[in-house]
Amino acid sequence: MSQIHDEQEEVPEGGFSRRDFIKTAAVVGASVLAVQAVGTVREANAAEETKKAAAGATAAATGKNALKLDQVLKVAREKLYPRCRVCPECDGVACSGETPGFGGIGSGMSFKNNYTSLQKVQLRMRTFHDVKKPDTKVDIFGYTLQVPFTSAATGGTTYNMGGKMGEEEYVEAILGGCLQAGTLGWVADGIGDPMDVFERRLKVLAEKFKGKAIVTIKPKTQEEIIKRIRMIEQAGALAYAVDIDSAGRAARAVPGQTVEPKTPQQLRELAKASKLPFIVKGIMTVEEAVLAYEAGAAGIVVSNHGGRVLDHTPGVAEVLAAISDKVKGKMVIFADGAVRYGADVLKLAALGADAALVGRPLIRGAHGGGAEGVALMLNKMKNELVDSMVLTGVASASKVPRSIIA
Ligand SMILES: Cc1cc2nc3c(=O)[nH]c(=O)nc-3n(C[C@H](O)[C@H](O)[C@H](O)COP(=O)(O)O)c2cc1C
Repeated sequence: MSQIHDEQEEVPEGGFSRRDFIKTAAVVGASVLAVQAVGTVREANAAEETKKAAAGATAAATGKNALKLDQVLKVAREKLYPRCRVCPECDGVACSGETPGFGGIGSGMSFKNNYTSLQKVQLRMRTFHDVKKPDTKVDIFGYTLQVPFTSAATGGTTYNMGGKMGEEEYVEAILGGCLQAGTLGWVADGIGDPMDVFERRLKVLAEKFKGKAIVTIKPKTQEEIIKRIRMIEQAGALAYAVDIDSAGRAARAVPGQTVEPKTPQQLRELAKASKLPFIVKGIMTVEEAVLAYEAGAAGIVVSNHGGRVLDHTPGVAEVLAAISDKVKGKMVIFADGAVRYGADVLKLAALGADAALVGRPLIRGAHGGGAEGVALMLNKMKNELVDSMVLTGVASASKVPRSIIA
């Protein structure tokens, strides 16, 4: 028997790997839905479904009808396919390599590593204590969040999400849903977004939400970043961030859309550029967390950008504890990457995060039910978090001991 033949015999039954199976199943499932929704009837139905989903989401958020989550996900699937297949588990398998889109870059390993690394963190169940009503509140930059998680910064409604929502409508859904759920949203800055898209997002933030959000800026030239920091101040935002991990396209940046890695001196300049807290998003090593702190950052996001920028990075849950051990208490530590359940938030908190960011699930919430859909997702996670805190004996989300990890 040849070597090749031996290897072929290793392939699971039917010649399909698990990944192939899931990808195909997700495509077939979504295609059936897409076919069902063809034509003008589809548009009318989708609008009607969104309305129903939003109404359902409101009911669910108030505890009246928890089943409406299905409705929101159904509408999200119709609107987001093929960019997102709304898989039962959002683990980066079916969409691997789909950037732009929802996937992780290249092999998709960095996204999948976020998911699997969080799965590997296991919780020690403890029930002999008096924690019945845990406190989920945390204070971030003097602002009290009712839950230790916020939205992540996500943008590109056309090239990433398929164009069923406009950028302003999307920002309104994300920020509105976050505020309904007692937390904050982040405003994104896409790599190819012209200035007017950035301006329009800030207009929504200023006029509809009195600036209550954190705004990200791509790692453009210093001059371009500082110009945007002034606009963010004008909008009354709470903090500004640079997603430094978007610097990968430095070598092939097109004029006007330059992104670049930053030296510690340049980071210092950005931190000093405003009185608002400065956050560096995209830290994956202890050394860079320390450098960000020394440069004057008020916070970091431990993140690999949802696995979308560099193939084969570790998962966030693998690197977070070491980073937190070095800088906890000196600056705010956010962390993101495959946070899907309340228990995931608790795990990241035990590893040292002050708050988690939630990306892909809220894009689905926004498309499936607007602000109410986003709030529905967040409230579901809150309920799961509360249950997890009770079952691990954690009284406060601001003091989650590492010892709850098995
Ligand atoms: C469709 C999409 C668009 C994104 N756009 C941005 C962006 O413009 N700026 C940014 O800093 N991060 C962006 N991110 C990364 C998120 O902020 C976050 O790091 C990541 O989504 C977290 O992982 P999760 O989606 O698995 O929860 C984007 C992620 C996705 C999925």
